[in-house]
Amino acid sequence: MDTIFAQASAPGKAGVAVIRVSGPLAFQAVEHLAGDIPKPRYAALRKLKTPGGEVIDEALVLCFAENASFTGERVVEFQLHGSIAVVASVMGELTVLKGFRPAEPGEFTRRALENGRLDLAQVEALADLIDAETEAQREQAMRLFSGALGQAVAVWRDKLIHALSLLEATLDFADEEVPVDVTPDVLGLVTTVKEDVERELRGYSAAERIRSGFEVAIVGAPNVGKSTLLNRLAGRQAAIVSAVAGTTRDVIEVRMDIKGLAVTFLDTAGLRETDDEIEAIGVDLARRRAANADLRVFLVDDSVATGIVAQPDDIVVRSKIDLRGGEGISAVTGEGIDALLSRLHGILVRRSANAGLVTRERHRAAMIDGQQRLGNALALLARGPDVYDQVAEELRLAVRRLAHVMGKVDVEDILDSVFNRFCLGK
Ligand SMILES: Nc1nc2c(c(=O)[nH]1)N(C=O)[C@@H](CNc1ccc(C(=O)N[C@@H](CCC(=O)O)C(=O)O)cc1)CN2
Ligand SMILES: Nc1nc2c(ncn2[C@@H]2O[C@H](COP(=O)(O)OP(=O)(O)OP(=O)(O)O)[C@@H](O)[C@H]2O)c(=O)[nH]1
Ligand SMILES: [Mg+2]
Repeated sequence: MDTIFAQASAPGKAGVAVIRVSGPLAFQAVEHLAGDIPKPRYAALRKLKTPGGEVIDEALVLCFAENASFTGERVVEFQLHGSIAVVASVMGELTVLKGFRPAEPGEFTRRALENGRLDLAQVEALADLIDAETEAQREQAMRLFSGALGQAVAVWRDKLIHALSLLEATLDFADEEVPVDVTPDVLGLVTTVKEDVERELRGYSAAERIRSGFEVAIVGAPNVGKSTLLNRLAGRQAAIVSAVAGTTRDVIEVRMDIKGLAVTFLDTAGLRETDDEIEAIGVDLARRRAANADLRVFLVDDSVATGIVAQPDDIVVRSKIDLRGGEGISAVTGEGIDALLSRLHGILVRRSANAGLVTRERHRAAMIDGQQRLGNALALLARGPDVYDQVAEELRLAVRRLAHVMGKVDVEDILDSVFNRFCLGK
């Protein structure tokens, strides 16, 4: 196993830069550069020197013992002055050490996974946490990082293994008198798990929206002020505004944090019938993107937009109220914009409400598979003890598919606990 190293902090100039080293030889790095190995988990101030005795930097050094670190290996951190030259010099010293090499992207976390310190869902959650830009994304990632999905899967697994053990007992007694009918207990266990899995699956689309952001399309007739509204929301000139109808042709996207939710606003071409070939392409694109968005804000003045149907929750709002008075917004004065955002936020929060633990297509695919196996098991169970062996097989497959969510594919491990749990002395 190589000892790996990388800059853990963002590249470039900074207050402090962190270089992390992990692997069996990690402590050699600190001995080589700092002259001794400070006590693990205590920050120590050290002068880091080249083999020739030249001082590279005065740094804080932090050592972690094997089995008591993020990766599970020996880890050393050098907390340096955040200078490009200092970082380059320390990296250079590490590169020449035998048994050391630069880490691949994600390799520290990969070692944490391989050493059983994180499961696959936690690794994904960690990636989401690092990508999180809004409060809802951070909360969702932290919930998963705490291992909540793994715990849920473990509970399901235990129940299914319990159901399996009941079936196995009956199968093992096949030639003798079966003491009790296990069908009601098995039915209860499998039904509970199936319902739990289904509930988690229902939260997928909300969780995925929180993770990738909601899309909100601004639509309406030409010249109603869509681009002006987008620029107002973005706080910058993201789109061209002009008094000429038909200015916007491409879809302009602006990503924003709306009170903790990630939202991408789409400014679109004004909807109308047109002979202008390029504008027509823009109108077509606008219709398609608007139809696929999570929500549409219809801006209306006196003109009527053609060709797009409002869906439930869509917002219709009057524009240019500085000219026309009444309810609505003015993208020029800013009136009504906060109210519009609050309304939008309320709708998206409601749609986020049932977000659960299933945040990725990978989880979803494994769980749908597992849930189908459970459905098969229930259908077979209704046919009685003659097909208990087939019920058991479906349950085993369900357990295996659910375990995939955590990145565990070891079937032996599952079968072992099936057989250990229910010892019949046979
Ligand atoms: N400087 C620094 N800050 C950091 C990290 C890091 O690696 N270095 N982290 C990472 O990227 C996160 C913290 N995560 C960590 C997770 C586990 C252990 C660790 O040593 N675990 C041991 C001991 C646990 C204990 O004493 O309570 C263990 O789990 O056995 C350290 C950091 C965020 N901040
Ligand atoms: N007084 C006033 N003028 C506005 C307002 N919003 C937009 N306008 C003006 O209306 C004209 C059209 O604005 P745009 O934002 O380009 O309209 P659009 O809906 O994007 O138009 P297309 O891209 O052609 O579909 C410009 O002259 C804007 O300055 C508003 O709230 N008040
Ligand atoms: Mg426009």
